[in-house]
Amino acid sequence: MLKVETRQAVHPDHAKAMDTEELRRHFLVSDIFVPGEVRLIYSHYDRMVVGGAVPAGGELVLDRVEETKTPTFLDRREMAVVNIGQPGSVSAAGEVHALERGDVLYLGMGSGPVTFAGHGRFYITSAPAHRTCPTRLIRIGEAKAVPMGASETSNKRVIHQFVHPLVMESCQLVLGYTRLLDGSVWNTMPAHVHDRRMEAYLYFDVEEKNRVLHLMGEPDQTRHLVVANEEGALSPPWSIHAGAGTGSYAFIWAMAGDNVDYTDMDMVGIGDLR
Ligand SMILES: O=C[C@H](O)[C@@H](O)CC(=O)C(=O)O
Ligand SMILES: [Zn+2]
Repeated sequence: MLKVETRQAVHPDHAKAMDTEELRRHFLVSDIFVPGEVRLIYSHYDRMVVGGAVPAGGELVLDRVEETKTPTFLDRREMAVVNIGQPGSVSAAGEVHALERGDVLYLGMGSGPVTFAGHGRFYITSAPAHRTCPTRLIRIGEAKAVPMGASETSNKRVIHQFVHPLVMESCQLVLGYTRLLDGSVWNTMPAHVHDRRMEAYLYFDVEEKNRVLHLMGEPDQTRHLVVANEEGALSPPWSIHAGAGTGSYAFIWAMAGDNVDYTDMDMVGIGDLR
Protein backbone atom coordinates (compact mmCIF):
# COMPACT_ATOMS: atom_id res chain seq x y z
CA MET A 1 0.00 0.00 0.00
CA LEU A 2 1.26 3.46 -0.95
CA LYS A 3 0.18 6.73 0.59
CA VAL A 4 1.55 10.10 -0.56
CA GLU A 5 0.98 13.45 1.04
CA THR A 6 1.91 16.67 -0.75
CA ARG A 7 3.29 19.56 1.28
CA GLN A 8 3.32 22.96 -0.39
CA ALA A 9 6.18 25.34 0.25
CA VAL A 10 5.46 28.00 2.87
CA HIS A 11 6.69 31.59 2.72
CA PRO A 12 8.40 32.71 5.95
CA ASP A 13 5.95 35.63 6.27
CA HIS A 14 3.15 33.06 6.42
CA ALA A 15 5.00 30.73 8.81
CA LYS A 16 5.41 33.59 11.29
CA ALA A 17 1.68 33.67 11.91
CA MET A 18 1.16 29.94 12.39
CA ASP A 19 -0.01 28.36 15.61
CA THR A 20 1.25 25.00 16.87
CA GLU A 21 -1.22 22.91 14.87
CA GLU A 22 -0.50 24.70 11.61
CA LEU A 23 3.25 24.47 12.14
CA ARG A 24 2.90 20.74 12.71
CA ARG A 25 0.67 20.25 9.69
CA HIS A 26 3.18 21.95 7.38
CA PHE A 27 6.54 21.03 8.86
CA LEU A 28 6.27 17.95 11.10
CA VAL A 29 7.14 14.57 9.60
CA SER A 30 5.21 11.84 11.43
CA ASP A 31 3.32 8.57 10.91
CA ILE A 32 5.56 7.50 8.04
CA PHE A 33 6.45 4.08 9.49
CA VAL A 34 3.39 1.87 9.21
CA PRO A 35 3.68 -1.94 8.88
CA GLY A 36 2.75 -3.09 5.37
CA GLU A 37 2.88 0.41 3.89
CA VAL A 38 5.06 2.84 1.99
CA ARG A 39 4.25 6.37 3.07
CA LEU A 40 5.77 9.38 1.37
CA ILE A 41 5.68 13.10 1.95
CA TYR A 42 6.24 15.04 -1.26
CA SER A 43 7.63 18.44 -0.29
CA HIS A 44 7.76 21.33 -2.71
CA TYR A 45 10.98 22.48 -1.07
CA ASP A 46 13.40 21.29 -3.74
CA ARG A 47 10.85 18.52 -4.48
CA MET A 48 12.41 16.46 -1.74
CA VAL A 49 10.44 13.34 -0.90
CA VAL A 50 10.80 11.69 2.51
CA GLY A 51 9.00 8.65 3.77
CA GLY A 52 9.03 5.22 5.29
CA ALA A 53 8.65 1.62 4.16
CA VAL A 54 7.97 -1.12 6.70
CA PRO A 55 7.66 -4.47 4.90
CA ALA A 56 7.07 -6.29 8.24
CA GLY A 57 8.41 -9.59 6.90
CA GLY A 58 6.65 -9.24 3.55
CA GLU A 59 7.52 -7.25 0.44
CA LEU A 60 6.63 -3.71 -0.57
CA VAL A 61 7.26 -2.36 -4.05
CA LEU A 62 7.69 1.34 -4.75
CA ASP A 63 7.01 1.75 -8.44
CA ARG A 64 4.70 4.35 -9.92
CA VAL A 65 3.95 7.42 -7.84
CA GLU A 66 1.12 9.48 -9.29
CA GLU A 67 2.61 12.77 -8.04
CA THR A 68 5.69 12.50 -10.29
CA LYS A 69 3.81 11.44 -13.44
CA THR A 70 6.73 9.30 -14.55
CA PRO A 71 6.42 5.57 -15.31
CA THR A 72 8.40 4.70 -12.18
CA PHE A 73 9.33 6.86 -9.23
CA LEU A 74 13.08 6.85 -9.93
CA ASP A 75 12.92 7.60 -13.67
CA ARG A 76 14.07 11.17 -13.00
CA ARG A 77 15.07 10.89 -9.34
CA GLU A 78 17.78 9.54 -7.08
CA MET A 79 17.13 7.98 -3.68
CA ALA A 80 18.88 7.27 -0.41
CA VAL A 81 17.46 4.76 2.05
CA VAL A 82 18.50 4.32 5.70
CA ASN A 83 17.53 1.22 7.64
CA ILE A 84 16.61 2.14 11.21
CA GLY A 85 15.04 -1.25 11.97
CA GLN A 86 16.05 -4.90 11.94
CA PRO A 87 17.95 -6.36 8.97
CA GLY A 88 16.13 -6.27 5.66
CA SER A 89 16.77 -5.88 1.98
CA VAL A 90 16.18 -3.31 -0.72
CA SER A 91 16.20 -4.55 -4.31
CA ALA A 92 16.36 -2.53 -7.52
CA ALA A 93 17.69 -2.97 -11.05
CA GLY A 94 18.09 -6.73 -10.52
CA GLU A 95 20.28 -6.38 -7.43
CA VAL A 96 19.44 -7.29 -3.86
CA HIS A 97 21.08 -5.14 -1.20
CA ALA A 98 21.09 -6.44 2.39
CA LEU A 99 20.78 -3.56 4.86
CA GLU A 100 21.72 -3.92 8.50
CA ARG A 101 20.55 -1.29 10.96
CA GLY A 102 22.39 1.95 10.19
CA ASP A 103 23.31 1.05 6.61
CA VAL A 104 22.56 3.52 3.83
CA LEU A 105 21.71 2.57 0.25
CA TYR A 106 22.01 5.09 -2.57
CA LEU A 107 20.05 4.30 -5.74
CA GLY A 108 20.88 6.23 -8.88
CA MET A 109 18.35 7.73 -11.28
CA GLY A 110 16.71 5.07 -13.47
CA SER A 111 17.04 2.24 -10.96
CA GLY A 112 13.44 1.18 -11.64
CA PRO A 113 10.97 -0.21 -9.12
CA VAL A 114 12.32 -0.61 -5.58
CA THR A 115 11.37 -3.61 -3.43
CA PHE A 116 11.64 -3.44 0.36
CA ALA A 117 11.68 -6.74 2.26
CA GLY A 118 12.48 -8.25 5.63
CA HIS A 119 12.15 -6.59 9.00
CA GLY A 120 13.75 -3.26 8.19
CA ARG A 121 12.28 0.12 8.90
CA PHE A 122 13.41 1.97 5.83
CA TYR A 123 13.61 5.75 5.83
CA ILE A 124 13.37 6.99 2.26
CA THR A 125 14.69 10.27 0.85
CA SER A 126 14.57 11.24 -2.82
CA ALA A 127 15.35 14.29 -4.93
CA PRO A 128 15.12 15.03 -8.67
CA ALA A 129 18.27 14.00 -10.54
CA HIS A 130 19.68 14.99 -13.92
CA ARG A 131 21.98 12.00 -14.48
CA THR A 132 22.56 8.59 -13.02
CA CYS A 133 25.25 8.01 -10.40
CA PRO A 134 26.37 4.51 -9.39
CA THR A 135 24.21 2.72 -6.86
CA ARG A 136 26.06 2.12 -3.64
CA LEU A 137 25.56 0.51 -0.25
CA ILE A 138 27.47 2.43 2.42
CA ARG A 139 28.09 1.01 5.87
CA ILE A 140 29.04 3.17 8.82
CA GLY A 141 32.72 2.16 8.52
CA GLU A 142 32.85 3.67 5.03
CA ALA A 143 31.11 6.89 6.03
CA LYS A 144 33.11 9.93 7.09
CA ALA A 145 32.85 10.47 10.84
CA VAL A 146 33.14 14.09 11.97
CA PRO A 147 33.28 14.60 15.76
CA MET A 148 31.60 17.85 16.81
CA GLY A 149 30.78 19.75 19.98
CA ALA A 150 31.76 19.05 23.59
CA SER A 151 30.11 17.72 26.73
CA GLU A 152 30.60 21.13 28.43
CA THR A 153 28.18 22.60 25.89
CA SER A 154 25.89 19.52 25.93
CA ASN A 155 26.38 19.05 22.19
CA LYS A 156 29.03 16.34 21.87
CA ARG A 157 28.12 14.33 18.81
CA VAL A 158 29.45 12.51 15.77
CA ILE A 159 28.27 13.49 12.31
CA HIS A 160 28.38 10.44 10.01
CA GLN A 161 28.43 11.56 6.39
CA PHE A 162 27.26 8.88 3.93
CA VAL A 163 25.93 10.45 0.73
CA HIS A 164 28.59 13.13 0.70
CA PRO A 165 31.18 14.20 -1.92
CA LEU A 166 34.03 12.80 0.20
CA VAL A 167 32.40 9.37 0.18
CA MET A 168 30.46 9.03 -3.07
CA GLU A 169 28.87 10.91 -5.93
CA SER A 170 25.23 12.00 -6.15
CA CYS A 171 23.32 14.68 -8.04
CA GLN A 172 21.57 16.66 -5.32
CA LEU A 173 21.22 14.42 -2.32
CA VAL A 174 23.49 14.80 0.68
CA LEU A 175 22.65 12.54 3.62
CA GLY A 176 23.98 11.18 6.86
CA TYR A 177 23.12 10.88 10.49
CA THR A 178 24.30 12.41 13.70
CA ARG A 179 24.45 10.68 17.05
CA LEU A 180 24.53 12.56 20.37
CA LEU A 181 27.06 11.26 22.92
CA ASP A 182 27.61 11.27 26.67
CA GLY A 183 24.23 12.69 27.63
CA SER A 184 24.63 15.58 25.20
CA VAL A 185 21.29 16.85 23.96
CA TRP A 186 21.86 19.73 21.53
CA ASN A 187 22.17 19.28 17.78
CA THR A 188 23.27 21.96 15.36
CA MET A 189 23.80 24.61 18.01
CA PRO A 190 25.19 27.12 17.09
CA ALA A 191 22.57 27.03 14.35
CA HIS A 192 22.80 27.81 10.66
CA VAL A 193 20.71 28.31 7.54
CA HIS A 194 21.50 27.47 3.90
CA ASP A 195 19.08 29.10 1.50
CA ARG A 196 20.62 27.03 -1.31
CA ARG A 197 19.42 23.73 0.12
CA MET A 198 16.39 22.51 1.98
CA GLU A 199 16.94 19.97 4.71
CA ALA A 200 14.83 17.18 6.19
CA TYR A 201 15.37 15.70 9.65
CA LEU A 202 14.26 12.38 11.06
CA TYR A 203 14.88 11.75 14.73
CA PHE A 204 15.43 8.12 15.81
CA ASP A 205 16.71 6.25 18.85
CA VAL A 206 14.69 8.69 20.96
CA GLU A 207 13.54 6.76 24.02
CA GLU A 208 9.77 6.45 24.37
CA LYS A 209 9.75 8.71 27.45
CA ASN A 210 11.78 11.42 25.71
CA ARG A 211 11.05 14.15 23.19
CA VAL A 212 13.16 16.50 21.12
CA LEU A 213 12.32 20.18 20.95
CA HIS A 214 13.14 20.84 17.33
CA LEU A 215 13.86 24.47 16.60
CA MET A 216 12.81 25.99 13.29
CA GLY A 217 12.00 29.36 11.77
CA GLU A 218 13.96 32.33 10.55
CA PRO A 219 16.82 33.05 12.97
CA ASP A 220 14.98 36.08 14.38
CA GLN A 221 11.58 34.30 14.46
CA THR A 222 12.21 30.87 15.96
CA ARG A 223 9.46 28.36 16.63
CA HIS A 224 9.59 24.81 17.93
CA LEU A 225 8.07 21.43 17.21
CA VAL A 226 7.92 18.80 19.97
CA VAL A 227 8.90 15.58 18.23
CA ALA A 228 8.89 11.94 19.31
CA ASN A 229 10.86 8.95 18.07
CA GLU A 230 10.74 8.40 14.29
CA GLU A 231 9.31 11.84 13.72
CA GLY A 232 11.07 14.70 12.04
CA ALA A 233 10.82 18.04 10.33
CA LEU A 234 10.93 19.58 6.89
CA SER A 235 13.32 22.49 7.14
CA PRO A 236 12.65 25.23 4.57
CA PRO A 237 15.65 26.99 3.00
CA TRP A 238 14.97 30.02 5.22
CA SER A 239 14.84 28.07 8.46
CA ILE A 240 17.27 27.06 11.13
CA HIS A 241 17.16 23.38 12.10
CA ALA A 242 18.45 22.47 15.52
CA GLY A 243 17.11 20.75 18.57
CA ALA A 244 17.50 19.77 22.19
CA GLY A 245 16.31 16.44 23.56
CA THR A 246 15.19 15.41 27.01
CA GLY A 247 17.74 12.61 26.48
CA SER A 248 20.22 11.47 23.86
CA TYR A 249 19.07 10.59 20.35
CA ALA A 250 20.19 10.37 16.76
CA PHE A 251 18.81 11.97 13.64
CA ILE A 252 19.10 11.55 9.90
CA TRP A 253 19.66 14.73 7.94
CA ALA A 254 19.13 14.92 4.20
CA MET A 255 19.52 17.88 1.91
CA ALA A 256 18.86 18.77 -1.72
CA GLY A 257 19.31 21.98 -3.67
CA ASP A 258 21.84 24.02 -5.55
CA ASN A 259 25.04 22.43 -4.26
CA VAL A 260 26.29 19.36 -2.41
CA ASP A 261 28.80 21.29 -0.31
CA TYR A 262 28.06 20.19 3.26
CA THR A 263 30.17 23.04 4.66
CA ASP A 264 28.17 25.72 2.81
CA MET A 265 26.27 27.06 5.80
CA ASP A 266 25.49 30.57 7.03
CA MET A 267 26.17 30.38 10.75
CA VAL A 268 23.88 32.27 13.10
CA GLY A 269 25.34 33.74 16.27
CA ILE A 270 23.50 32.54 19.38
CA GLY A 271 23.02 36.20 20.33
CA ASP A 272 21.18 36.78 17.05
CA LEU A 273 18.51 34.12 17.66
CA ARG A 274 15.10 35.34 18.75
O1 LIG B 1 23.61 21.15 7.12
C1 LIG B 1 23.95 20.23 7.94
C2 LIG B 1 22.96 19.74 8.86
O2 LIG B 1 22.19 20.77 9.39
C3 LIG B 1 23.35 18.69 9.90
O3 LIG B 1 24.23 17.75 9.36
C4 LIG B 1 23.92 19.28 11.17
C5 LIG B 1 24.19 18.22 12.19
O4 LIG B 1 24.00 17.05 11.97
C6 LIG B 1 24.70 18.65 13.49
O5 LIG B 1 25.29 19.75 13.58
O6 LIG B 1 24.53 17.90 14.45
ZN1 LIG C 1 21.80 22.35 7.81
